[in-house]
Amino acid sequence: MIKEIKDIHRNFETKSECANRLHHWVEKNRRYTEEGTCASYIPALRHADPHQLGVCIIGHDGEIIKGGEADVVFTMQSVSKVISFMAVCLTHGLAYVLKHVDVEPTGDPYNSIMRLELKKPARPFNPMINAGAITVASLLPGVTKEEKFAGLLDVLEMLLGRRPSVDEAVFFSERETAHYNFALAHFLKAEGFLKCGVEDAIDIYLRQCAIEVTTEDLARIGLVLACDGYDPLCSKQVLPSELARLTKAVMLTCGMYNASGKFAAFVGAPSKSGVSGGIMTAVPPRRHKVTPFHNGCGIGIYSPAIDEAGNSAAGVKLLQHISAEWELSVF
Ligand SMILES: NC(=O)CC[C@H](N)C(=O)O
Repeated sequence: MIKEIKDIHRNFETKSECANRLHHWVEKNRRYTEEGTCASYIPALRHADPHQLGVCIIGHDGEIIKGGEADVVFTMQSVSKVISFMAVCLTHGLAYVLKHVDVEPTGDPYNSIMRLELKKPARPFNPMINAGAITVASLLPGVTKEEKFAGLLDVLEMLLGRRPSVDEAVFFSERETAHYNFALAHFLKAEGFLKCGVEDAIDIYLRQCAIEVTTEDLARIGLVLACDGYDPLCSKQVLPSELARLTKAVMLTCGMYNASGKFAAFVGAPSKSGVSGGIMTAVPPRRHKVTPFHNGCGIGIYSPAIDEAGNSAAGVKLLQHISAEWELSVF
């Protein structure tokens, strides 16, 4: 009986009720910001406000709700790996890309070099870890680093309807301290996986990490992926559906690094995080459920205090909460 009443209630949850609930959940989960710290190895990220937590959800019909500090501008960091992966697949086709990077989870930290040496050939395990993303950056269309970066921005522009800017301060600040990334790039170059010079590959990769977005931008991209490459907001298929589906599989298995298993178990939606505290989530439609956003939605999260795996501490908790309440898990 109680369940039935709950179900009826859900069916009639209005947009403002959803927004109120979201606001409440943000405030409830804000305490988890205490369980993380802002990434300090990129000096410019150290100055973020660790107590911030913002979320934006965009549904299939374009309904949009926000909670907390949803309009803060932050850098994409590793969320950009999803875009560069799709850009190289669009350019070269999947078969060629798979020769350079696999789609297998590692269970290792995102910047680990270990497996490149353990397995021959040293093909990076997936495009969501740094080794894979640096390789992917080198595969972007064009010859010069400027052309390659423009190739990535083209895809982002197609998804967002605008060409995003780069936070030059974050880019230069990370470049100063990018020793692990340079080490990875040199190793990959020696093994024949980089399709451009080491300096250029790092330049492109770090520049893509410094692209500026808001939670709304991440929610928009998440929504397109949720709809298998169809953008319901402009009624257009912007990505091939096979590519969108494959990308979601890679996000689900590798997108939260060595916390991807737990994330799949407790949130259950394809997502990609970045060390600036962003998370982009694609929630596919539910066939037999009438819950808010049962037609699918994109979710963008921002909360800069990150946990040991490099994922937004409160962001993961908030997603877990939303997923449980509105049954967003794909499983
Ligand atoms: N997990 C991340 O967001 C890592 C991105 C960061 N720019 C790095 O390469 O270290």
